[in-house]
Amino acid sequence: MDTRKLTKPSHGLNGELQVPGDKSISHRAVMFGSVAEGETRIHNFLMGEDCLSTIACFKRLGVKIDIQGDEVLVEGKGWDSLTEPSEVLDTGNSGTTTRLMMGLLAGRPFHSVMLGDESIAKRPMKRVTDPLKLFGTKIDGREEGNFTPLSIRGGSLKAIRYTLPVASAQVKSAILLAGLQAEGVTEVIEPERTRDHTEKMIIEFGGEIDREGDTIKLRGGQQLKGTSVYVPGDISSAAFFMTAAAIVPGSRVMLKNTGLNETRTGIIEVMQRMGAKMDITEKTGAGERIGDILVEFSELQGTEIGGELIPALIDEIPVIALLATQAQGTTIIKDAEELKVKETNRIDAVVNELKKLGADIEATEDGMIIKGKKSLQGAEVDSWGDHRIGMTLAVASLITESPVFLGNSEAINISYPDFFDHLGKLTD
Ligand SMILES: O=C(O)C1=C[C@@H](OP(=O)(O)O)[C@@H](O)[C@H](O)C1
Ligand SMILES: C=C(OP(=O)(O)O)C(=O)O
Repeated sequence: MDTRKLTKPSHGLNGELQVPGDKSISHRAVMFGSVAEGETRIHNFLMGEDCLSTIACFKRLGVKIDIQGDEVLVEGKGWDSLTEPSEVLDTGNSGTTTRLMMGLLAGRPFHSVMLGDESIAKRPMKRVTDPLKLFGTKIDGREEGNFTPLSIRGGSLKAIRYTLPVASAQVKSAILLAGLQAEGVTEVIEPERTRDHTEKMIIEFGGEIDREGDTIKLRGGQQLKGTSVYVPGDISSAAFFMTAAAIVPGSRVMLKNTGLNETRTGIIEVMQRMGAKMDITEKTGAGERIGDILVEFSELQGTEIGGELIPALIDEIPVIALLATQAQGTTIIKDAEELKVKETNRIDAVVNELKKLGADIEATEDGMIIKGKKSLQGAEVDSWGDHRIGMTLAVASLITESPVFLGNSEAINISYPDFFDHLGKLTD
């Protein structure tokens, strides 16, 4: 357990930075590469602990995967690349690894057991086990399939038509990964749009998938082909430096080659609405949208965030709460009850820790209410073992008069092992 002393820099943040590869895309590239035919080379892969858990699980399933610098080489041999593991699959702290792998293993004709850390053990899995049972797979876990350890005996699947009861890309992706192996056409109805990296990657790997309105259709029995994947910078990681630049006087930061997939850019919309000085330059290329984001220190106004925007910024809400402490007026975040089932209860974690720094912030049933602008002061705070809470508090320390002591700061390695080095480059 590491406690870090964090002090305010003497001037604003300045310079250019390329944040590490997108976590959602890195996970998916390993998964699709593992079940495709032929070699997949992944460029700018995120070497964070969550994505390394995904690699370790697929190695345990018999796939040859090599890490070469910031590239990963996956030697897929089609769906049969995966073989019955003799050991438990350890999904660490990663919800994405656990839930997407459940969908993949649902169609494989063998038995496997999945177990993660203490945080994963508290996260709901019934949202995935329920639809997978409808496909005809045998899947179970603690409390009627709701919690790890999970046991799966995959089988011959029959396509399903399913309306997502929660706006979750992980649930949608698990269903699509099972659907690829099922007999017939699987349909997923998505009432609220969630990140679509799985759909995009199915196409990149030579598969077919259609979308009509809110319905996604996918034919089973498709064979995918290995390919080369370039992973854009993670906008969810960039969000910490976007916020830092907007709240630390004198800052001007350019975040190069960041993913701009429109199912992920809710933070840009919110920051622009709050009055942040920003400039986005999109680049052309294949696959995912990508570009440079320039952010400067700005006077900010409070805003209301809810409804269909929530899935497009769900992981950025902790740092948006910090941003709101530096905006004039009231910011209301609602419709975000999903925050309660992330690595921690992120409503409780953000409200408790930012209060210690002097923020005017209150929890509500489905979000929080923040009143600004408030000057923050140093205190002893804790990440709660949650990477996004840890980075939010580290960004807060850039504007506190006295030092912040951040407990459990190592949680940041889950998604951004170079976070403090990168912060140092912009503040030196
Ligand atoms: O599909 C993904 O890669 C993710 C989806 C989101 O979770 P939910 O699907 O639970 O909303 C997000 O919070 C998570 O960090 C990554
Ligand atoms: C919720 C997150 O990830 P996961 O669900 O994969 O643990 C996150 O990275 O904020």
